[in-house]
Amino acid sequence: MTYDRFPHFGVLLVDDEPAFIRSLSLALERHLGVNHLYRCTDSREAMAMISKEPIGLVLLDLTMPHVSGKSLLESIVEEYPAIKVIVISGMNQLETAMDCVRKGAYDYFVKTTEQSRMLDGIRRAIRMQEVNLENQEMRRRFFSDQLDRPEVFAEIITQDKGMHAVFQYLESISKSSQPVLIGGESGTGKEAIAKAIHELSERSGPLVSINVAGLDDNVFADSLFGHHRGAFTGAEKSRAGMVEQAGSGTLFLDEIGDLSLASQVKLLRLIQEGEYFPLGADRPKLSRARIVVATHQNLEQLQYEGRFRKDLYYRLKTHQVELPPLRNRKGDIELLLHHFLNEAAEDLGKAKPTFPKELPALLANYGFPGNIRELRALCFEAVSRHQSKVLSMEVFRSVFTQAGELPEEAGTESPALFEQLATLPTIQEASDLLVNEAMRRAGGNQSIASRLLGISQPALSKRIRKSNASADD
Ligand SMILES: Nc1ncnc2c1ncn2[C@@H]1O[C@H](COP(=O)(O)OP(=O)(O)OP(=O)(O)O)[C@@H](O)[C@H]1O
Repeated sequence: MTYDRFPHFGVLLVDDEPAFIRSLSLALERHLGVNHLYRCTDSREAMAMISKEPIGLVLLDLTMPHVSGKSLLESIVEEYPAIKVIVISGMNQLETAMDCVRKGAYDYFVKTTEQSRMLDGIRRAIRMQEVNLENQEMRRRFFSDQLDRPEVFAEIITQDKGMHAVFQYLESISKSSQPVLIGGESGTGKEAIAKAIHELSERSGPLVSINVAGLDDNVFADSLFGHHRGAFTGAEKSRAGMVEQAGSGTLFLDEIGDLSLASQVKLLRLIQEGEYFPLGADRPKLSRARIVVATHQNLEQLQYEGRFRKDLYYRLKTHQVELPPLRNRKGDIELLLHHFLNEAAEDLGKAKPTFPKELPALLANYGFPGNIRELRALCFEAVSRHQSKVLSMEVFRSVFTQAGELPEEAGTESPALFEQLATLPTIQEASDLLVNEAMRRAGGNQSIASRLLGISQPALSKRIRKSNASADD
């Protein structure tokens, strides 16, 4: 099965004039990249074709021998309400058009309409239909917990519900031609998700990636769109850009929040029209690549500040996922520890070390600003330094210190801790509060709580006993 067909549902052209079907097919192919076409010149066969083929959109003539367009329209709307129908007729009568729309047609064009207007309408209908089918797919998946293609996500280690929901969503939009925006802090796995999106799409072209941060507009245009010979001084040969290299595959633009405003205009055109101009070209080229972008920045905020185009932002966020930071998926820490220690041991040719059982809980108290990349780096560093069977804790020590000083979500200076309090707690009360909080974070494990507090386990135990005794008095 090939997925290089666009759109992923079929477009059926029904008209008794073969010449009109030929010229419309050509325009659809050339200007919209539509190549998933079915043609029918005998209206008696149209319903049978619809029942056999995966049709999502019908472009329908009205005046035809045998079965009229109006009666076909009625049958399609009744039997296949999910299919969109655009009537393309020779009749330039408002009343006929109104009647078709009342009967359920999505749009109506007169054959003499300017071609670009008709193509814009067809493009709109394709987009709408894509969104409708994706919504249906999402509803279907909502009630199932299963992934259709778990192997695609095999390298993304997680048991987090939020990540699982992201995977399900990505499966439901896998065949869409619309862009995907991946958000999330640095190191949360955005690039790994872009690879999964590409794999899920089953497109035959490659995944071509570029980091657009810091590219000036000329370099951006040249990298993406390529140039013709002689387009600028030094352009001795024509060179294909990344859009062309991606072919029917995926173009992944990382750090999209850093794209200059001038380049944003060019990207918008590429997404909206599916067209681009190589430097020095006087005719646009058609792009078939799906666009996936990622950023650790808040695009909505950038858009308010005038640093990101609103129209581009809205086009990009047609499909959007936000990867949770590691501190919000603490259940993954132990899994990732095992995974990265294995990977590091294999890479460095060492035996996989075991780690103290309290290590995951201790790490769970750290904010991980560098997210999974940071945890991975810590594991590699620890394995490269370790000698004996049990992993050396030396590498993690700085993290524990910070975890103690900067409990998650914090980052506040100590005075802010007390700002809300009209009267300060006594030393004893503050100590009890700290002990309780440390025990809560350590899941009741005194040995972990004592490390969080920077005291020995017997000392903590003594404090707990003392606190309990005074509470009993
Ligand atoms: N869930 C995961 N399981 C295993 N490895 C992961 C996971 N998430 C991320 N990684 C690894 O962590 C590292 C960072 O991931 P990645 O480059 O995808 O992050 P990113 O969000 O794109 O970061 P940046 O915003 O800095 O580009 C990579 O080595 C990646 O393979």
